[in-house]
Amino acid sequence: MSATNSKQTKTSQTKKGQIKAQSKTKSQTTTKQGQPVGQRKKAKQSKSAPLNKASKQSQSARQNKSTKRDQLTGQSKTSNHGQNNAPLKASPRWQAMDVVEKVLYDQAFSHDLVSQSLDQSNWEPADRHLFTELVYGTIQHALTLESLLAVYVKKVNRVKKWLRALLLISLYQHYYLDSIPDYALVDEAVRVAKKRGNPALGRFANGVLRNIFRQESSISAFLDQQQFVSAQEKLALTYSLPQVWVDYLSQRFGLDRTEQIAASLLEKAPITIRISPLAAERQLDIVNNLENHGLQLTPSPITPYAYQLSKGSPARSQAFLQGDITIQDASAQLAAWALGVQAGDKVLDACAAPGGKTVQLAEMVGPQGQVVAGDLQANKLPKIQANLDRMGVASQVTVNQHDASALEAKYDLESFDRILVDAPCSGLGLFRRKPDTKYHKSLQDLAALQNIQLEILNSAYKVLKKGGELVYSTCTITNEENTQVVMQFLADHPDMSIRPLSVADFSVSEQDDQNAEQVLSNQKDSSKPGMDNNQHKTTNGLETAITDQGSIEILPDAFASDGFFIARLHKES
Ligand SMILES: C[S@@+](CC[C@H](N)C(=O)[O-])C[C@H]1O[C@@H](n2cnc3c(N)ncnc32)[C@H](O)[C@@H]1O
Repeated sequence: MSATNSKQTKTSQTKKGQIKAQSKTKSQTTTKQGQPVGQRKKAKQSKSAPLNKASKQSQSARQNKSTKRDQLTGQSKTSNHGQNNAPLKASPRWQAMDVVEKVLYDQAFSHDLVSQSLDQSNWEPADRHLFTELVYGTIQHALTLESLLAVYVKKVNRVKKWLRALLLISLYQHYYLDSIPDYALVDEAVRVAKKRGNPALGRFANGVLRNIFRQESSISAFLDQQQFVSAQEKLALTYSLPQVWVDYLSQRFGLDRTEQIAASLLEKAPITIRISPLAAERQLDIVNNLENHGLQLTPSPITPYAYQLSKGSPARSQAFLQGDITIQDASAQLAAWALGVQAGDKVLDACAAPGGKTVQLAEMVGPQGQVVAGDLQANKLPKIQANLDRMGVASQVTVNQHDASALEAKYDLESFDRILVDAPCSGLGLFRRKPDTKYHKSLQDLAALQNIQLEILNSAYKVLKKGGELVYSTCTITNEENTQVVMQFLADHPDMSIRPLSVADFSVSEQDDQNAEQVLSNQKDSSKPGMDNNQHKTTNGLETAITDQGSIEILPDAFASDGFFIARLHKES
Protein backbone atom coordinates (compact mmCIF):
# COMPACT_ATOMS: atom_id res chain seq x y z
CA MET A 1 0.00 0.00 0.00
CA SER A 2 1.19 3.48 -0.77
CA ALA A 3 2.17 5.54 2.22
CA THR A 4 0.67 8.56 0.54
CA ASN A 5 -2.85 7.22 0.63
CA SER A 6 -5.05 8.32 3.46
CA LYS A 7 -7.76 5.78 4.04
CA GLN A 8 -11.09 5.70 5.69
CA THR A 9 -11.71 2.79 7.99
CA LYS A 10 -15.05 1.22 8.57
CA THR A 11 -16.13 -1.50 10.94
CA SER A 12 -18.98 -3.89 10.71
CA GLN A 13 -19.99 -7.22 12.08
CA THR A 14 -20.31 -10.37 10.10
CA LYS A 15 -23.45 -12.41 10.46
CA LYS A 16 -21.88 -14.41 13.22
CA GLY A 17 -20.72 -11.29 14.98
CA GLN A 18 -17.09 -11.82 14.03
CA ILE A 19 -15.09 -8.70 13.98
CA LYS A 20 -14.25 -7.27 10.67
CA ALA A 21 -12.35 -4.13 9.79
CA GLN A 22 -12.63 -2.97 6.22
CA SER A 23 -10.68 -0.22 4.58
CA LYS A 24 -11.95 2.05 1.89
CA THR A 25 -9.31 3.73 -0.20
CA LYS A 26 -10.04 7.31 -0.95
CA SER A 27 -8.46 8.91 -3.94
CA GLN A 28 -6.36 11.15 -1.77
CA THR A 29 -2.63 11.46 -1.81
CA THR A 30 -2.26 13.61 1.24
CA THR A 31 -3.47 13.56 4.82
CA LYS A 32 -5.97 15.87 6.45
CA GLN A 33 -3.13 18.21 7.17
CA GLY A 34 -2.05 18.11 3.57
CA GLN A 35 1.18 16.23 4.17
CA PRO A 36 2.10 12.80 2.95
CA VAL A 37 1.47 10.32 5.76
CA GLY A 38 5.08 9.23 6.11
CA GLN A 39 6.42 12.78 6.49
CA ARG A 40 3.71 13.89 8.86
CA LYS A 41 4.28 10.93 11.19
CA LYS A 42 7.78 12.07 11.95
CA ALA A 43 6.66 15.54 12.83
CA LYS A 44 3.81 14.40 15.04
CA GLN A 45 4.57 12.21 18.00
CA SER A 46 1.97 12.65 20.69
CA LYS A 47 3.37 11.72 24.06
CA SER A 48 0.33 12.42 26.15
CA ALA A 49 -2.33 10.39 24.37
CA PRO A 50 -3.44 7.47 26.50
CA LEU A 51 -2.79 4.90 23.79
CA ASN A 52 0.62 6.28 22.97
CA LYS A 53 3.58 4.15 23.77
CA ALA A 54 5.64 7.11 24.86
CA SER A 55 8.18 5.23 26.89
CA LYS A 56 9.27 3.32 23.79
CA GLN A 57 10.96 6.48 22.69
CA SER A 58 13.22 6.66 25.67
CA GLN A 59 16.70 5.34 25.25
CA SER A 60 17.18 4.64 28.94
CA ALA A 61 13.84 2.89 29.13
CA ARG A 62 15.05 0.64 26.32
CA GLN A 63 18.10 -0.30 28.32
CA ASN A 64 16.04 -0.96 31.44
CA LYS A 65 13.83 -3.21 29.45
CA SER A 66 16.59 -5.57 28.53
CA THR A 67 16.30 -7.87 31.54
CA LYS A 68 12.58 -8.36 31.05
CA ARG A 69 13.10 -8.56 27.32
CA ASP A 70 15.66 -11.32 27.71
CA GLN A 71 13.20 -13.27 29.76
CA LEU A 72 10.43 -12.75 27.29
CA THR A 73 12.36 -13.26 24.10
CA GLY A 74 14.19 -16.36 24.96
CA GLN A 75 17.56 -15.32 26.21
CA SER A 76 16.60 -16.08 29.77
CA LYS A 77 17.61 -19.35 31.33
CA THR A 78 14.25 -19.53 33.03
CA SER A 79 12.03 -18.89 30.05
CA ASN A 80 10.76 -22.04 28.42
CA HIS A 81 9.56 -20.03 25.50
CA GLY A 82 13.06 -19.03 24.60
CA GLN A 83 15.09 -22.13 25.31
CA ASN A 84 16.75 -23.05 22.08
CA ASN A 85 15.53 -26.59 22.16
CA ALA A 86 11.99 -25.66 23.26
CA PRO A 87 9.64 -26.14 20.33
CA LEU A 88 8.40 -22.90 18.86
CA LYS A 89 4.90 -24.33 18.89
CA ALA A 90 4.99 -24.41 22.70
CA SER A 91 5.97 -20.75 22.95
CA PRO A 92 3.57 -18.23 24.51
CA ARG A 93 3.35 -16.31 21.24
CA TRP A 94 2.41 -19.37 19.17
CA GLN A 95 -0.13 -20.48 21.73
CA ALA A 96 -1.52 -16.94 21.99
CA MET A 97 -1.81 -16.83 18.20
CA ASP A 98 -3.85 -20.05 18.26
CA VAL A 99 -6.19 -18.79 20.96
CA VAL A 100 -6.67 -15.35 19.39
CA GLU A 101 -7.40 -16.94 16.01
CA LYS A 102 -10.06 -19.23 17.48
CA VAL A 103 -11.65 -16.49 19.56
CA LEU A 104 -11.74 -13.75 16.94
CA TYR A 105 -12.53 -15.79 13.86
CA ASP A 106 -14.13 -19.04 15.08
CA GLN A 107 -16.35 -17.79 17.91
CA ALA A 108 -14.46 -19.66 20.63
CA PHE A 109 -14.44 -18.39 24.20
CA SER A 110 -11.08 -17.21 25.46
CA HIS A 111 -11.47 -18.28 29.06
CA ASP A 112 -11.52 -22.03 28.44
CA LEU A 113 -8.77 -21.91 25.83
CA VAL A 114 -6.52 -19.81 28.05
CA SER A 115 -7.00 -22.21 30.98
CA GLN A 116 -6.27 -25.20 28.73
CA SER A 117 -3.04 -23.69 27.40
CA LEU A 118 -1.89 -22.71 30.87
CA ASP A 119 -2.68 -26.19 32.22
CA GLN A 120 -0.82 -27.91 29.41
CA SER A 121 2.27 -25.69 29.47
CA ASN A 122 5.23 -25.75 31.81
CA TRP A 123 5.94 -22.06 31.39
CA GLU A 124 7.66 -19.98 34.00
CA PRO A 125 5.57 -17.18 35.55
CA ALA A 126 6.95 -14.58 33.11
CA ASP A 127 5.81 -16.63 30.13
CA ARG A 128 2.42 -17.40 31.67
CA HIS A 129 1.97 -13.70 32.20
CA LEU A 130 3.09 -12.86 28.65
CA PHE A 131 0.72 -15.43 27.15
CA THR A 132 -2.28 -14.20 29.14
CA GLU A 133 -1.48 -10.58 28.42
CA LEU A 134 -1.09 -11.24 24.69
CA VAL A 135 -4.40 -13.09 24.44
CA TYR A 136 -6.59 -10.78 26.49
CA GLY A 137 -4.88 -7.56 25.42
CA THR A 138 -5.09 -8.41 21.72
CA ILE A 139 -8.74 -9.45 21.98
CA GLN A 140 -9.56 -6.38 24.03
CA HIS A 141 -8.08 -4.05 21.39
CA ALA A 142 -8.78 -6.20 18.32
CA LEU A 143 -11.10 -3.82 16.53
CA THR A 144 -8.62 -0.95 16.71
CA LEU A 145 -5.75 -3.21 15.68
CA GLU A 146 -7.73 -4.75 12.81
CA SER A 147 -8.52 -1.29 11.49
CA LEU A 148 -4.82 -0.42 11.56
CA LEU A 149 -3.91 -3.65 9.80
CA ALA A 150 -6.58 -3.09 7.17
CA VAL A 151 -4.96 0.18 6.17
CA TYR A 152 -1.67 -1.56 5.44
CA VAL A 153 -2.78 -4.93 4.10
CA LYS A 154 -4.96 -4.96 1.02
CA LYS A 155 -7.74 -7.52 1.22
CA VAL A 156 -6.89 -8.29 4.80
CA ASN A 157 -9.87 -10.64 4.98
CA ARG A 158 -8.04 -12.97 2.61
CA VAL A 159 -5.02 -13.26 4.90
CA LYS A 160 -4.96 -16.60 6.68
CA LYS A 161 -6.67 -16.32 10.04
CA TRP A 162 -3.69 -17.56 12.04
CA LEU A 163 -1.44 -15.02 10.31
CA ARG A 164 -3.88 -12.23 11.00
CA ALA A 165 -3.93 -13.26 14.64
CA LEU A 166 -0.12 -13.29 14.70
CA LEU A 167 0.03 -9.79 13.20
CA LEU A 168 -2.57 -8.48 15.67
CA ILE A 169 -0.62 -9.89 18.60
CA SER A 170 2.55 -8.28 17.32
CA LEU A 171 0.79 -4.94 16.86
CA TYR A 172 -0.66 -5.19 20.35
CA GLN A 173 2.75 -5.86 21.76
CA HIS A 174 4.33 -2.96 19.92
CA TYR A 175 1.68 -0.36 20.69
CA TYR A 176 0.44 -1.34 24.13
CA LEU A 177 3.22 -3.28 25.87
CA ASP A 178 6.65 -2.15 26.77
CA SER A 179 8.40 -5.40 27.28
CA ILE A 180 9.94 -6.37 23.96
CA PRO A 181 12.02 -4.32 21.52
CA ASP A 182 10.84 -4.24 17.95
CA TYR A 183 13.66 -6.27 16.47
CA ALA A 184 12.93 -9.20 18.79
CA LEU A 185 9.20 -8.88 18.31
CA VAL A 186 9.42 -8.89 14.51
CA ASP A 187 12.02 -11.63 14.53
CA GLU A 188 9.81 -13.95 16.53
CA ALA A 189 6.72 -13.16 14.46
CA VAL A 190 8.71 -14.00 11.33
CA ARG A 191 9.93 -17.29 12.79
CA VAL A 192 6.37 -18.28 13.71
CA ALA A 193 5.04 -17.25 10.27
CA LYS A 194 7.75 -19.29 8.51
CA LYS A 195 7.22 -22.36 10.61
CA ARG A 196 3.43 -22.30 10.59
CA GLY A 197 3.31 -21.21 6.94
CA ASN A 198 6.34 -20.81 4.69
CA PRO A 199 9.26 -18.41 4.08
CA ALA A 200 7.12 -16.14 1.90
CA LEU A 201 4.67 -15.63 4.76
CA GLY A 202 7.62 -14.90 7.02
CA ARG A 203 8.72 -12.17 4.62
CA PHE A 204 5.14 -10.90 4.45
CA ALA A 205 4.92 -10.61 8.26
CA ASN A 206 8.30 -8.89 8.32
CA GLY A 207 7.28 -6.35 5.70
CA VAL A 208 3.87 -5.57 7.16
CA LEU A 209 5.09 -5.13 10.72
CA ARG A 210 8.14 -3.07 9.85
CA ASN A 211 6.08 -0.85 7.56
CA ILE A 212 3.42 -0.19 10.17
CA PHE A 213 5.94 0.41 12.96
CA ARG A 214 7.80 2.84 10.73
CA GLN A 215 4.70 4.75 9.66
CA GLU A 216 2.59 4.83 12.80
CA SER A 217 4.15 6.28 15.93
CA SER A 218 1.19 5.44 18.14
CA ILE A 219 -2.37 4.21 18.00
CA SER A 220 -3.69 7.62 18.95
CA ALA A 221 -1.73 9.22 16.10
CA PHE A 222 -3.11 6.61 13.72
CA LEU A 223 -6.67 7.27 14.89
CA ASP A 224 -6.16 11.01 14.58
CA GLN A 225 -5.55 10.60 10.85
CA GLN A 226 -8.66 8.61 10.14
CA GLN A 227 -11.79 10.08 8.66
CA PHE A 228 -14.74 8.52 10.40
CA VAL A 229 -18.20 8.51 8.91
CA SER A 230 -19.75 9.23 12.32
CA ALA A 231 -18.89 9.97 15.94
CA GLN A 232 -20.13 6.48 16.76
CA GLU A 233 -17.69 4.90 14.34
CA LYS A 234 -14.88 6.91 15.88
CA LEU A 235 -15.79 5.65 19.35
CA ALA A 236 -16.06 2.09 18.07
CA LEU A 237 -12.58 2.09 16.60
CA THR A 238 -10.99 4.13 19.35
CA TYR A 239 -12.29 1.92 22.14
CA SER A 240 -12.55 -1.32 20.20
CA LEU A 241 -16.23 -1.65 20.95
CA PRO A 242 -18.30 -2.97 18.02
CA GLN A 243 -20.39 -0.21 16.57
CA VAL A 244 -23.66 -1.99 17.25
CA TRP A 245 -22.94 -1.58 20.96
CA VAL A 246 -21.77 2.01 20.57
CA ASP A 247 -24.97 2.85 18.68
CA TYR A 248 -27.05 1.04 21.24
CA LEU A 249 -25.41 2.70 24.24
CA SER A 250 -25.36 6.17 22.72
CA GLN A 251 -29.09 5.98 22.05
CA ARG A 252 -29.65 5.20 25.71
CA PHE A 253 -26.99 7.22 27.47
CA GLY A 254 -25.82 9.84 24.96
CA LEU A 255 -22.46 10.01 23.25
CA ASP A 256 -20.42 11.44 26.15
CA ARG A 257 -21.50 8.83 28.66
CA THR A 258 -21.04 6.15 26.02
CA GLU A 259 -17.46 7.26 25.57
CA GLN A 260 -16.90 7.01 29.33
CA ILE A 261 -18.44 3.56 29.39
CA ALA A 262 -16.44 2.43 26.35
CA ALA A 263 -13.21 3.75 27.88
CA SER A 264 -13.95 1.98 31.17
CA LEU A 265 -14.55 -1.28 29.32
CA LEU A 266 -10.97 -1.13 28.06
CA GLU A 267 -9.50 -0.80 31.52
CA LYS A 268 -8.09 -3.73 33.40
CA ALA A 269 -10.90 -5.65 35.06
CA PRO A 270 -11.10 -4.64 38.70
CA ILE A 271 -10.41 -7.25 41.35
CA THR A 272 -12.52 -7.06 44.48
CA ILE A 273 -12.37 -9.24 47.53
CA ARG A 274 -15.29 -9.95 49.84
CA ILE A 275 -14.78 -10.69 53.48
CA SER A 276 -17.03 -13.46 54.73
CA PRO A 277 -19.58 -12.10 57.20
CA LEU A 278 -18.68 -15.18 59.25
CA ALA A 279 -15.24 -13.58 59.66
CA ALA A 280 -16.62 -10.06 60.11
CA GLU A 281 -15.31 -9.73 63.66
CA ARG A 282 -11.81 -10.20 62.31
CA GLN A 283 -12.34 -7.84 59.39
CA LEU A 284 -9.69 -5.34 60.49
CA ASP A 285 -7.12 -8.03 61.21
CA ILE A 286 -7.76 -9.71 57.88
CA VAL A 287 -7.35 -6.48 55.95
CA ASN A 288 -4.23 -5.50 57.91
CA ASN A 289 -2.74 -8.91 57.35
CA LEU A 290 -3.37 -8.78 53.61
CA GLU A 291 -1.85 -5.31 53.46
CA ASN A 292 1.20 -6.51 55.36
CA HIS A 293 1.61 -9.10 52.61
CA GLY A 294 1.69 -6.43 49.93
CA LEU A 295 -1.97 -6.14 48.93
CA GLN A 296 -3.46 -2.67 48.64
CA LEU A 297 -7.16 -2.49 49.47
CA THR A 298 -9.81 0.22 49.42
CA PRO A 299 -13.31 -0.29 50.86
CA SER A 300 -15.86 -0.49 48.07
CA PRO A 301 -17.97 2.66 47.77
CA ILE A 302 -21.09 0.56 47.25
CA THR A 303 -20.88 -2.84 48.89
CA PRO A 304 -20.39 -3.94 52.49
CA TYR A 305 -17.42 -6.20 53.30
CA ALA A 306 -16.00 -5.55 49.85
CA TYR A 307 -12.51 -4.18 49.18
CA GLN A 308 -11.13 -3.19 45.86
CA LEU A 309 -7.63 -4.33 45.15
CA SER A 310 -5.13 -1.98 43.57
CA LYS A 311 -2.07 -4.12 44.14
CA GLY A 312 -1.21 -7.72 44.91
CA SER A 313 -2.79 -11.09 44.36
CA PRO A 314 -5.27 -12.44 46.91
CA ALA A 315 -5.65 -15.96 45.50
CA ARG A 316 -2.63 -17.39 47.30
CA SER A 317 -3.16 -15.53 50.57
CA GLN A 318 -3.81 -17.38 53.81
CA ALA A 319 -7.13 -15.53 54.15
CA PHE A 320 -8.30 -16.85 50.78
CA LEU A 321 -7.14 -20.40 51.34
CA GLN A 322 -8.84 -20.64 54.71
CA GLY A 323 -12.08 -19.12 53.47
CA ASP A 324 -12.04 -15.75 55.21
CA ILE A 325 -12.19 -13.95 51.88
CA THR A 326 -13.30 -14.67 48.37
CA ILE A 327 -12.87 -12.85 45.06
CA GLN A 328 -16.12 -11.41 43.77
CA ASP A 329 -17.05 -8.24 41.93
CA ALA A 330 -18.62 -5.53 44.12
CA SER A 331 -21.74 -5.15 41.93
CA ALA A 332 -22.30 -8.90 41.82
CA GLN A 333 -22.16 -9.07 45.62
CA LEU A 334 -25.12 -6.72 45.88
CA ALA A 335 -27.56 -9.20 44.30
CA ALA A 336 -27.38 -11.57 47.26
CA TRP A 337 -27.65 -8.67 49.73
CA ALA A 338 -30.76 -7.46 47.89
CA LEU A 339 -32.58 -10.72 48.62
CA GLY A 340 -32.66 -9.82 52.33
CA VAL A 341 -32.19 -13.43 53.44
CA GLN A 342 -33.15 -14.17 57.04
CA ALA A 343 -31.58 -16.88 59.18
CA GLY A 344 -33.52 -20.11 58.69
CA ASP A 345 -34.83 -19.27 55.21
CA LYS A 346 -35.09 -21.84 52.45
CA VAL A 347 -33.48 -20.19 49.45
CA LEU A 348 -33.17 -21.21 45.81
CA ASP A 349 -30.20 -20.02 43.75
CA ALA A 350 -31.65 -20.82 40.33
CA CYS A 351 -28.64 -20.10 38.08
CA ALA A 352 -25.82 -20.68 40.47
CA ALA A 353 -22.51 -21.57 38.81
CA PRO A 354 -19.74 -20.86 39.64
CA GLY A 355 -21.34 -20.21 43.01
CA GLY A 356 -20.16 -16.76 44.07
CA LYS A 357 -23.63 -15.77 45.21
CA THR A 358 -24.47 -19.25 46.53
CA VAL A 359 -21.70 -18.84 49.07
CA GLN A 360 -23.14 -15.50 50.18
CA LEU A 361 -26.64 -16.96 50.52
CA ALA A 362 -25.29 -19.90 52.53
CA GLU A 363 -23.52 -17.49 54.88
CA MET A 364 -26.81 -15.65 55.38
CA VAL A 365 -29.23 -18.55 56.04
CA GLY A 366 -27.22 -19.78 59.01
CA PRO A 367 -27.21 -23.32 60.41
CA GLN A 368 -31.03 -23.62 60.47
CA GLY A 369 -31.48 -22.47 56.89
CA GLN A 370 -31.07 -24.20 53.58
CA VAL A 371 -29.88 -23.19 50.12
CA VAL A 372 -30.59 -25.16 46.97
CA ALA A 373 -28.16 -24.18 44.23
CA GLY A 374 -28.56 -25.40 40.67
CA ASP A 375 -27.23 -24.85 37.20
CA LEU A 376 -28.12 -26.21 33.79
CA GLN A 377 -24.55 -27.22 33.07
CA ALA A 378 -23.51 -30.22 35.13
CA ASN A 379 -19.82 -29.61 34.40
CA LYS A 380 -20.02 -26.33 36.31
CA LEU A 381 -21.34 -27.88 39.52
CA PRO A 382 -17.95 -28.93 40.94
CA LYS A 383 -16.94 -25.27 40.90
CA ILE A 384 -19.93 -24.38 43.07
CA GLN A 385 -19.03 -27.20 45.43
CA ALA A 386 -15.36 -26.18 45.60
CA ASN A 387 -16.33 -22.60 46.47
CA LEU A 388 -18.69 -23.76 49.20
CA ASP A 389 -16.07 -26.12 50.64
CA ARG A 390 -13.35 -23.49 50.70
CA MET A 391 -15.64 -20.94 52.35
CA GLY A 392 -16.81 -23.48 54.94
CA VAL A 393 -20.55 -23.29 54.20
CA ALA A 394 -21.14 -26.51 52.24
CA SER A 395 -23.34 -28.07 54.92
CA GLN A 396 -26.10 -25.51 54.29
CA VAL A 397 -26.28 -26.16 50.55
CA THR A 398 -27.61 -28.81 48.19
CA VAL A 399 -26.07 -28.55 44.72
CA ASN A 400 -28.24 -29.83 41.84
CA GLN A 401 -28.21 -29.99 38.11
CA HIS A 402 -31.50 -28.46 36.99
CA ASP A 403 -33.14 -26.47 34.25
CA ALA A 404 -34.31 -23.24 35.80
CA SER A 405 -37.01 -22.91 33.19
CA ALA A 406 -38.63 -26.11 34.53
CA LEU A 407 -38.04 -25.81 38.28
CA GLU A 408 -41.53 -27.13 39.08
CA ALA A 409 -40.44 -30.49 37.65
CA LYS A 410 -37.80 -30.80 40.35
CA TYR A 411 -39.06 -28.86 43.37
CA ASP A 412 -42.37 -28.59 45.23
CA LEU A 413 -44.62 -25.72 44.21
CA GLU A 414 -44.39 -22.65 46.47
CA SER A 415 -41.65 -24.20 48.55
CA PHE A 416 -38.95 -21.48 48.68
CA ASP A 417 -38.96 -18.38 50.90
CA ARG A 418 -36.59 -16.54 48.58
CA ILE A 419 -35.24 -17.10 45.12
CA LEU A 420 -32.29 -15.57 43.33
CA VAL A 421 -32.47 -15.59 39.54
CA ASP A 422 -29.03 -14.41 38.44
CA ALA A 423 -29.93 -14.95 34.84
CA PRO A 424 -27.86 -15.82 31.77
CA CYS A 425 -27.51 -12.59 29.77
CA SER A 426 -25.56 -10.72 27.11
CA GLY A 427 -22.87 -9.82 29.66
CA LEU A 428 -22.43 -6.25 28.43
CA GLY A 429 -21.47 -5.18 31.94
CA LEU A 430 -18.62 -7.67 31.86
CA PHE A 431 -17.04 -6.81 28.53
CA ARG A 432 -13.73 -5.82 30.12
CA ARG A 433 -13.55 -9.08 32.08
CA LYS A 434 -14.53 -11.27 29.13
CA PRO A 435 -13.54 -9.21 26.09
CA ASP A 436 -14.54 -11.85 23.53
CA THR A 437 -18.18 -11.40 24.54
CA LYS A 438 -18.34 -7.98 22.89
CA TYR A 439 -17.64 -9.56 19.51
CA HIS A 440 -19.67 -12.74 20.02
CA LYS A 441 -22.91 -11.26 21.31
CA SER A 442 -25.10 -9.16 19.09
CA LEU A 443 -28.31 -7.18 19.34
CA GLN A 444 -30.12 -10.09 17.69
CA ASP A 445 -29.29 -12.19 20.74
CA LEU A 446 -31.25 -9.92 23.04
CA ALA A 447 -34.70 -11.18 22.03
CA ALA A 448 -33.70 -14.81 22.55
CA LEU A 449 -32.10 -13.97 25.89
CA GLN A 450 -35.22 -12.11 26.95
CA ASN A 451 -37.29 -15.24 26.25
CA ILE A 452 -34.99 -17.43 28.33
CA GLN A 453 -34.96 -14.90 31.17
CA LEU A 454 -38.77 -14.77 31.21
CA GLU A 455 -39.04 -18.56 31.09
CA ILE A 456 -36.75 -18.83 34.09
CA LEU A 457 -38.65 -16.15 36.00
CA ASN A 458 -42.01 -17.76 35.22
CA SER A 459 -40.75 -21.07 36.49
CA ALA A 460 -39.23 -19.50 39.61
CA TYR A 461 -42.60 -17.88 40.29
CA LYS A 462 -44.19 -21.33 40.59
CA VAL A 463 -41.82 -22.54 43.31
CA LEU A 464 -41.80 -19.25 45.25
CA LYS A 465 -43.91 -19.23 48.42
CA LYS A 466 -46.73 -16.72 48.73
CA GLY A 467 -45.29 -13.74 50.59
CA GLY A 468 -41.82 -14.69 49.30
CA GLU A 469 -39.22 -12.52 47.60
CA LEU A 470 -37.41 -12.95 44.33
CA VAL A 471 -34.35 -11.09 43.11
CA TYR A 472 -33.77 -10.88 39.38
CA SER A 473 -30.24 -9.85 38.42
CA THR A 474 -28.08 -9.70 35.31
CA CYS A 475 -24.56 -8.56 34.49
CA THR A 476 -25.79 -6.46 31.62
CA ILE A 477 -27.18 -2.98 31.08
CA THR A 478 -29.59 -3.52 28.18
CA ASN A 479 -33.20 -2.51 28.74
CA GLU A 480 -34.37 -5.57 26.83
CA GLU A 481 -32.89 -7.92 29.40
CA ASN A 482 -33.56 -5.80 32.47
CA THR A 483 -36.48 -3.40 32.78
CA GLN A 484 -38.42 -4.94 29.90
CA VAL A 485 -38.13 -8.41 31.40
CA VAL A 486 -39.28 -7.20 34.80
CA MET A 487 -42.22 -5.25 33.33
CA GLN A 488 -43.34 -8.21 31.22
CA PHE A 489 -43.05 -10.54 34.20
CA LEU A 490 -45.10 -8.21 36.39
CA ALA A 491 -47.72 -7.89 33.65
CA ASP A 492 -48.01 -11.69 33.51
CA HIS A 493 -48.20 -12.07 37.30
CA PRO A 494 -50.47 -9.48 38.92
CA ASP A 495 -49.67 -10.88 42.39
CA MET A 496 -46.02 -9.87 41.96
CA SER A 497 -44.80 -6.33 42.57
CA ILE A 498 -41.50 -4.49 42.75
CA ARG A 499 -40.16 -4.01 46.25
CA PRO A 500 -37.99 -0.96 45.74
CA LEU A 501 -34.38 -1.25 46.85
CA SER A 502 -32.71 1.47 48.88
CA VAL A 503 -29.26 2.05 50.28
CA ALA A 504 -30.50 0.80 53.64
CA ASP A 505 -30.90 -2.69 52.16
CA PHE A 506 -27.14 -2.84 51.79
CA SER A 507 -26.13 -1.36 55.12
CA VAL A 508 -24.37 -3.57 57.58
CA SER A 509 -24.14 -3.21 61.35
CA GLU A 510 -22.67 -0.11 62.91
CA GLN A 511 -19.64 -2.07 64.02
CA ASP A 512 -18.97 -3.23 60.46
CA ASP A 513 -19.35 0.30 59.20
CA GLN A 514 -16.84 1.44 61.78
CA ASN A 515 -14.41 -1.26 60.68
CA ALA A 516 -14.56 -0.10 57.09
CA GLU A 517 -14.10 3.51 58.23
CA GLN A 518 -11.12 2.43 60.29
CA VAL A 519 -9.48 0.72 57.31
CA LEU A 520 -10.03 3.82 55.24
CA SER A 521 -8.65 6.17 57.84
CA ASN A 522 -5.56 3.96 58.38
CA GLN A 523 -4.96 4.19 54.67
CA LYS A 524 -5.38 7.95 54.60
CA ASP A 525 -2.94 8.28 57.50
CA SER A 526 -0.31 6.32 55.68
CA SER A 527 -1.27 8.12 52.39
CA LYS A 528 -0.59 5.16 50.20
CA PRO A 529 0.07 5.92 46.58
CA GLY A 530 -2.91 5.21 44.35
CA MET A 531 -5.41 5.71 47.14
CA ASP A 532 -8.49 7.72 46.26
CA ASN A 533 -9.23 9.61 49.44
CA ASN A 534 -12.62 10.66 48.16
CA GLN A 535 -13.80 7.09 48.19
CA HIS A 536 -16.21 6.39 50.95
CA LYS A 537 -16.98 3.32 52.90
CA THR A 538 -19.89 1.04 52.23
CA THR A 539 -22.90 2.01 50.15
CA ASN A 540 -22.43 5.78 49.96
CA GLY A 541 -22.26 5.85 46.19
CA LEU A 542 -25.15 3.52 45.61
CA GLU A 543 -27.96 6.10 45.63
CA THR A 544 -26.96 7.20 42.16
CA ALA A 545 -27.51 3.68 40.83
CA ILE A 546 -31.07 3.31 42.11
CA THR A 547 -33.61 3.80 39.35
CA ASP A 548 -37.00 5.53 39.64
CA GLN A 549 -38.57 2.08 39.84
CA GLY A 550 -36.39 1.08 42.79
CA SER A 551 -34.13 -1.27 40.85
CA ILE A 552 -30.37 -0.96 40.75
CA GLU A 553 -28.58 -0.31 37.51
CA ILE A 554 -24.82 0.04 37.80
CA LEU A 555 -22.98 1.23 34.72
CA PRO A 556 -19.46 -0.15 34.29
CA ASP A 557 -17.80 3.26 34.51
CA ALA A 558 -19.47 4.22 37.79
CA PHE A 559 -17.69 2.44 40.63
CA ALA A 560 -14.92 0.37 39.03
CA SER A 561 -17.23 -2.61 39.30
CA ASP A 562 -19.10 -4.64 36.70
CA GLY A 563 -22.19 -3.31 34.95
CA PHE A 564 -25.14 -4.89 36.75
CA PHE A 565 -28.92 -4.84 37.19
CA ILE A 566 -30.89 -5.91 40.26
CA ALA A 567 -34.65 -5.88 40.83
CA ARG A 568 -36.42 -7.20 43.94
CA LEU A 569 -39.92 -8.58 43.51
CA HIS A 570 -42.50 -9.59 46.08
CA LYS A 571 -45.23 -12.22 45.83
CA GLU A 572 -48.49 -11.37 47.57
CA SER A 573 -49.39 -13.47 50.61
C1 LIG B 1 -24.64 -15.14 35.37
S1 LIG B 1 -24.22 -16.80 35.50
C2 LIG B 1 -24.51 -17.10 37.20
C3 LIG B 1 -23.42 -16.62 38.12
C4 LIG B 1 -23.61 -17.12 39.53
N1 LIG B 1 -24.91 -16.75 40.06
C5 LIG B 1 -22.54 -16.63 40.47
O1 LIG B 1 -22.76 -15.62 41.16
O2 LIG B 1 -21.46 -17.20 40.52
C6 LIG B 1 -25.58 -17.58 34.76
C7 LIG B 1 -25.56 -19.08 34.93
O3 LIG B 1 -26.84 -19.55 34.44
C8 LIG B 1 -26.64 -20.84 33.94
N2 LIG B 1 -27.83 -21.18 33.13
C9 LIG B 1 -28.12 -20.83 31.87
N3 LIG B 1 -29.35 -21.31 31.52
C10 LIG B 1 -29.81 -21.97 32.60
C11 LIG B 1 -31.00 -22.71 32.86
N4 LIG B 1 -31.96 -22.85 31.94
N5 LIG B 1 -31.13 -23.28 34.07
C12 LIG B 1 -30.17 -23.14 35.01
N6 LIG B 1 -29.03 -22.47 34.82
C13 LIG B 1 -28.85 -21.90 33.62
C14 LIG B 1 -25.33 -20.75 33.21
O4 LIG B 1 -24.76 -22.02 33.05
C15 LIG B 1 -24.52 -19.84 34.14
O5 LIG B 1 -23.73 -20.60 34.98
